[in-house]
Amino acid sequence: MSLCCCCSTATGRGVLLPSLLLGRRHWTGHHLLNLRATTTVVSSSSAAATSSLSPPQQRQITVYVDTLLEWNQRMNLTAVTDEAEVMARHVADSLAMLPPLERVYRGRSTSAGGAIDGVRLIDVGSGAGLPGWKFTLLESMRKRCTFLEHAVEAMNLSNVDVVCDRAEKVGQSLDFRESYDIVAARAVAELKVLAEYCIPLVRIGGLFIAAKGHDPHEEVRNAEGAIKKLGASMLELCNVESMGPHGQRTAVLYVKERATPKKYPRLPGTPSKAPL
Ligand SMILES: C[S@@+](CC[C@H](N)C(=O)[O-])C[C@H]1O[C@@H](n2cnc3c(N)ncnc32)[C@H](O)[C@@H]1O
Repeated sequence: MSLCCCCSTATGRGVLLPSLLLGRRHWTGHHLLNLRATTTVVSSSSAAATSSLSPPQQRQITVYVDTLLEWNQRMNLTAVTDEAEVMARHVADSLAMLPPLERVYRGRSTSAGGAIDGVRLIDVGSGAGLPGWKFTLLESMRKRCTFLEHAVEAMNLSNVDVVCDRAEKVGQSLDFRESYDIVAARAVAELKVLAEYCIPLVRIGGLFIAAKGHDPHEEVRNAEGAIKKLGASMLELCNVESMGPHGQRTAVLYVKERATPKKYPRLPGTPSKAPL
């Protein structure tokens, strides 16, 4: 296990915004590395987190946050009800995970000199769409899927699918199993449970990234057995500086080395009741 301390999302550095907010068909080096904002359309308290984004991307964030807050009055999507707090707690936290993911994915990708165009990513337990990285949003609650579908349409995104189902079921479907380059999840379950939701979906050689808090070391240790059984191994624990109120967060990155045994994921509910 190595610890990386070079993944700060300092203002002015290029970042990849979650695809739900971006509406891009593919990630490209240009858009990953050369995004620079010239105007500020988000509230000043959140400006730092999004200052490296283009004006259209910032507008998409605004649409997303407006839609989230409006729908949140009718359904329980997030406990956060203030625009500046949504930006700080959710958007900034999600953005913070992107530099290490980009760096590690590029470093491991051998095709096209590390190009990540057309990469397939699934976000497990999308909730209200955070972090919403490319391109399949998997969420088990119908009402949250209805919100996600609406937000995707409101933001005019053509590259995001919403799948309303449980990860345990999707992980056993041939349409999804071992077919994603990257599987991402934030605030869904403890790591050893999350691993059973996510690793079956990763193609061999692909990545699993879990967005965790400032000190996930014990959780990471407790998940070691599960990770091995599922066919993956740890790549990095990467500290990231979020501009949200919690400050430093951790991106936990794994690579899938072998096919996941067919018995995983187990039936819906079993991973959380009897973690590996
Ligand atoms: C606390 S929310 C986090 C949402 C979002 N990722 C975020 O960071 O704000 C966790 C979401 O995961 C979903 N979820 C939990 N277990 C799941 C499973 N087994 N399959 C699919 N979605 C699941 C829940 O319905 C919930 O919307």
